Amino acid sequence: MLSVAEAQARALALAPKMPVVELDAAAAAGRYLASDLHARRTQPPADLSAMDGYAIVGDGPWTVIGESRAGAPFGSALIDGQAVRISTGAHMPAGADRVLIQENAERTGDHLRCTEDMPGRGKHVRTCGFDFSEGDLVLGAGSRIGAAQVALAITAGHSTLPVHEAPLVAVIDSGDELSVTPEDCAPHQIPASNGAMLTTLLARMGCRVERIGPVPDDRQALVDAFASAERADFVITSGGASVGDHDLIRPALEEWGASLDFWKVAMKPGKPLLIAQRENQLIFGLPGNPVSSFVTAFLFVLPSVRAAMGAAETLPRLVTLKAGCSLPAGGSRQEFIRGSWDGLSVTPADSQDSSALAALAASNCLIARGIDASPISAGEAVECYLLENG
Ligand SMILES: Nc1nc2c(c(=O)[nH]1)N[C@H]1C(S)=C(S)[C@@H](COP(=O)(O)OP(=O)(O)OC[C@H]3O[C@@H](n4cnc5c(N)ncnc54)[C@H](O)[C@@H]3O)O[C@H]1N2
Ligand code: MOO
Repeated sequence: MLSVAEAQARALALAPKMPVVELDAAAAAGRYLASDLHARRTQPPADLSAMDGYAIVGDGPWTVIGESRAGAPFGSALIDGQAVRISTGAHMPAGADRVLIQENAERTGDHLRCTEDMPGRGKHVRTCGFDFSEGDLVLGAGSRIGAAQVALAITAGHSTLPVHEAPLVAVIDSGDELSVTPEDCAPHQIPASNGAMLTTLLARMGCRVERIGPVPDDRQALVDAFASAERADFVITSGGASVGDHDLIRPALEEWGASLDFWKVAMKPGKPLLIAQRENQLIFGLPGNPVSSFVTAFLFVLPSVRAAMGAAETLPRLVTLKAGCSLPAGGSRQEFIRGSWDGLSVTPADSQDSSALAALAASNCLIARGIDASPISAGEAVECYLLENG
């Protein structure tokens, strides 16, 4: 059985590489930069006022000889004893090196004096290029593009950004017991929830998702389902990954022409996870239990999708939190305990069954417990993954 780290390394190494496209900066939000981004301009492009008031030269009093507004700079240089009215973001006129804010000024006609302590040299002035200068590296390849990065790229002179295309992901529900209509679910059935759950996780990352199934527990039906996913970059199944007589994912994958990379990981939940490949397609066979599907998607599928999209940081980040209660020793598989973090400490959910959806939905983190980890007492540190869960 592979360790979680070994299986993650395989999931990242086998991720298909998506082609690069150029998107409008705002449309690139949620993607990852395909190459380093350098500034095409300097910001600020000149010394600017940071406040509304007066650009001044000398110790005062001053004569106000004009105005510098954002978008309409004052044209000439000031000499000692002169001031111009200035607004936030306006160019500092030549000769002026500080701003007297209007709250500290008294103006009578063109006559201006300071009513408080004099501003020091450079006060309330944003110097040319303090944010970045033309040619500076502003965002590295693999950076995630969010709202702040969109604004930075545009300010650096880029209306479009090179990003990797979002993968097409085929999500296949499989199992004879699955019903597509939750309102009309016979006693021998359960609603097919995994496909919708996985689609939610993938769509949040910008993937295009194609839903297939539910496919019955029939080898040929599964092979046909795989064949219909021929165009997908990733194929994700849930269910039928284990050892039962009706767990047909592995044989169906082989018949379709995919080759198994690994099956089974030393983790709980999620042990029967498998990965296979067919040409450039990467296939994840997730265990059917809903919590196992969620945890393996979080730890393997989403990182692999990030790798395909060119992310510099692919694996979820571990954070150290304080345990709200004692935790027993770890077992022979790495364990991912569903828990709640209230801002002070983290507490495991009551049910750790791998089908317990109510406990999963009430959780906002996974407590990661290593193989044979020592028991810990309340108040001690535990490593956790924070979940964007709801
Ligand atoms: N003898 C053994 N039995 C099992 C083992 C084992 O090692 N030896 N492993 C167990 C573990 S761990 C897991 S996890 C499950 C995984 O089994 P499968 O991946 O084969 O999943 P299924 O048997 O098809 O289904 C399990 C469970 O999940 C429900 N399910 C399946 N698909 C969906 C879906 N799309 N939406 C909602 N729920 C779904 C299904 O109805 C079952 O209740 O195997 C253990 N058994
Ligand atoms: O490992 Mo299974 O995923 O416990 O339910």
